[in-house]
Amino acid sequence: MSSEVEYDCIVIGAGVQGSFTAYQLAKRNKKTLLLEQFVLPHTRGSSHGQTRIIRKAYEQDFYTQMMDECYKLWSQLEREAGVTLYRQTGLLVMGPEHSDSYLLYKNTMERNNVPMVILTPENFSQHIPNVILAEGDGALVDINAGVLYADRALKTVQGQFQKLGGVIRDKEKVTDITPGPVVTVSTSAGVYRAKSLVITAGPWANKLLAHIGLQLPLEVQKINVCYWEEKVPGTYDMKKRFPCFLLTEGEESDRHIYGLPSNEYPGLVKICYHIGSETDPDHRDKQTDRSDIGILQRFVARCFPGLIPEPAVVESCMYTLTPDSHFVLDCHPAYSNIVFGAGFSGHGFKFGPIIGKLLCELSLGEVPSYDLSPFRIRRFQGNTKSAL
Ligand SMILES: Cc1cc2nc3c(=O)[nH]c(=O)nc-3n(C[C@H](O)[C@H](O)[C@H](O)COP(=O)(O)OP(=O)(O)OC[C@H]3O[C@@H](n4cnc5c(N)ncnc54)[C@H](O)[C@@H]3O)c2cc1C
Ligand SMILES: O=C(O)[C@@H]1CCCC=N1
Repeated sequence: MSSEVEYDCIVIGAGVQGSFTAYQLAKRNKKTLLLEQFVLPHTRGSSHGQTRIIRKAYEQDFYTQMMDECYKLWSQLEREAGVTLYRQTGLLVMGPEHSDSYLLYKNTMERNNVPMVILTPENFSQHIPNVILAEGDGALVDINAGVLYADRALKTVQGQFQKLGGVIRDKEKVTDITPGPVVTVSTSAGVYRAKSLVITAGPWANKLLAHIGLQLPLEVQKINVCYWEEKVPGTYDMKKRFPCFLLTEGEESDRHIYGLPSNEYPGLVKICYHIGSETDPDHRDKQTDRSDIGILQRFVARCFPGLIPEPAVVESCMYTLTPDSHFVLDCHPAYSNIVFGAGFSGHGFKFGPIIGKLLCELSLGEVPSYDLSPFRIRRFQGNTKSAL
């Protein structure tokens, strides 16, 4: 089917970033088309699943500062749609007390007045029962952190976009892009034109960018999403405000671990390893590496005595990593009306509302609300391949 309608903007990819971008454009009265290769909702990308962590605890000021407005945008969406998307649980940050990473978290939070509580080894178990703090580790709690209901959030933002007149076409894979003052996008089912284009294709970013002569230094990894059974149901429950947690970065392999309280599967706590195995997003299930699970089992046995150290459920999700783990938010170097958001490096969900706002601003040729220098492609220097 070929369409004669010319859109103000076409957004490719209805994950969290594309859906929020489309919603922001529609809020600005822009005639917007959101294209998605799979039937919605789907579980083949990076935005599916019931829960994600939201937090201000970061090593870098720029993320902590963006989260100020982001919390407000999440609650604005909750009010607009009349749904609950966020639940406060707090986030427990644990790491060697004198390590660079732990101190970066602590200092960034202090500098930015993020409400927090510092726990001592003496009072730790009083506040966080059933968790063993490792010898030499410091612990702090980002009080306002919590859980986002991810699947519900995606459905909500897509629904609000449609209420504003936005068009979603799922089961339409983009097969070609022709740049120009009016961009032409071909899909498995039609041809569409728009004044600007936003590419938010998650793990498929480089496959899409190849059509416009650009390749970014991105690595796609499959993550084993592991759930662990409570020995006594309710021990680590969200309803009891058991917090999300993360271990700060470090050299040791057993540090890249984070978790969320039991909620979506009653009696099961989600604890994952933040490093996966390289994969092709079209063949995700061929990647069967489970070496991370051994690391998680040892961690669970050591630090979570109330869990059975054997995963009860293992699901799959994908990360798209940049070399520095910072996002990519930029315009095409040769076509300023083509904008992309990519490389969310396993921590982009919470930023969805602000990413949507920034990509919307870039696609309208406006000065972005935040300094985008940490996210521009020029930081990769020789790493960006351009066929232009
Ligand atoms: C296990 C796991 C845990 C995570 N935990 C957290 C967390 O606690 N907190 C947090 O903030 N973040 C977290 N993240 C990261 C966060 O979920 C991602 O950063 C975010 O979902 C990325 O969204 P996206 O829109 O870029 O990608 P996606 O969700 O993958 O969306 C891209 C979309 O583009 C579509 N697409 C691709 N190619 C085409 C094409 N040719 N035509 C049409 N459509 C196309 C895809 O089908 C897909 O729907 C986690 C991620 C994982 C995997
Ligand atoms: O983004 C997040 O908060 C989580 C936890 C740390 C690792 C990745 N995702």
